Amino acid sequence: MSFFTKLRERLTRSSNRIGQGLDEIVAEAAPEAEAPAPTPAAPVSEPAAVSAPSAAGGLVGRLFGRAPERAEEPRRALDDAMLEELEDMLVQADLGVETALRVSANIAEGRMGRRVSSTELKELLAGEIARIMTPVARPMPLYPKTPQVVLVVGVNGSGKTTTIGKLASQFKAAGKKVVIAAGDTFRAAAVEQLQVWGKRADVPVMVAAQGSDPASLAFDAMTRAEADGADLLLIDTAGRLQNRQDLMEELAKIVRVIRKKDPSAPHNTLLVLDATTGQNALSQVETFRKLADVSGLVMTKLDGTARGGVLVALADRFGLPIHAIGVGEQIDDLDAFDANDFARALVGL
Ligand SMILES: Nc1nc2c(ncn2[C@@H]2O[C@H](COP(=O)(O)OP(=O)(O)OP(=O)(O)O)[C@@H](O)[C@H]2O)c(=O)[nH]1
Repeated sequence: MSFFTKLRERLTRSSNRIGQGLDEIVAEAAPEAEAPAPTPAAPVSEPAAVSAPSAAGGLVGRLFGRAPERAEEPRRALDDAMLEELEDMLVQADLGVETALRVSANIAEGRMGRRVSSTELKELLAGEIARIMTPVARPMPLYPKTPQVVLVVGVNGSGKTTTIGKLASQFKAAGKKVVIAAGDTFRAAAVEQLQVWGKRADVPVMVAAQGSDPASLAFDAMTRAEADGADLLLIDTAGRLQNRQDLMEELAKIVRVIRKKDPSAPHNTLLVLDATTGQNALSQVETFRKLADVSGLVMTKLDGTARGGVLVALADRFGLPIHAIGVGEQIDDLDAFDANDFARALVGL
């Protein structure tokens, strides 16, 4: 199954909200607007089949080579009321107020009074979303310098461990030599989970005694990655936001220590965000940008939520590269982010 097919299938909770939302907005006023002008009674002598509207796709339609009969899509004239409904629906779909307003205004520009169908609206919306997201759709850059150090940050439960596991196995499959460091040394469960992923991906996982210093583990992992001639070192980190000062110091110390070995490290700092948190993802970006030098985003759990629109808000607000998205728990449920595919899947096209 292509990732786009998977994306479209798994994004249905979000795309239902948006796609059905558009259908409903158009349908709401459509019957009235669509009501045909009263047809004058046909003279009895005239052959009824020709003047009856249903004949167009029937015998006459076939005779004149028209397309097979297909119900005409409902349309609604774009007015202020409809625009407001569109804005509300996009806010509900987690695009955030600012983005929802701008996207709606762009769709309406030059189209007020025009009668639009839901499919046209979906195409227009997908176009607007793709326009916002194209500049940020960038795969994680790979550098010639090895080991390339990738620090992975994010709140607990956002999907860091799973993302590291998926990335490790995908890079491994692409011929890269990978080492993982289980830097959240406080959480035994997180370490165990990384070990499971490491086994699955056949990638070594460096661990340390519970509660030991993550920076010292990072240093050892760096030494191991260098000795092994690894291409990539993926470092998991703690995500306890309850004590930001501690977390900031912990992350800063990890960075300081690995810079002793390579002043240009870390080469990437990936922030992993959980789509099910909706608008909360925006404040997580703000927080983690203060804690670490975030270079790119990965959004997980787009499969389990109707709040996938938040990725549009993130792209619009921060302009940070979106490297990958997760749509499930399996190894191949993570893929590079493609703006057009995402936009079309999100609106249900
Ligand atoms: N449905 C779905 N579940 C996911 C996805 N990514 C991760 N998960 C699940 O989310 C849960 C949390 O993921 P973890 O990778 O453990 O998250 P973490 O940030 O490492 O969290 P801690 O281990 O608590 O620090 C796990 O049950 C994962 O299987 C995804 O894209 N889709």
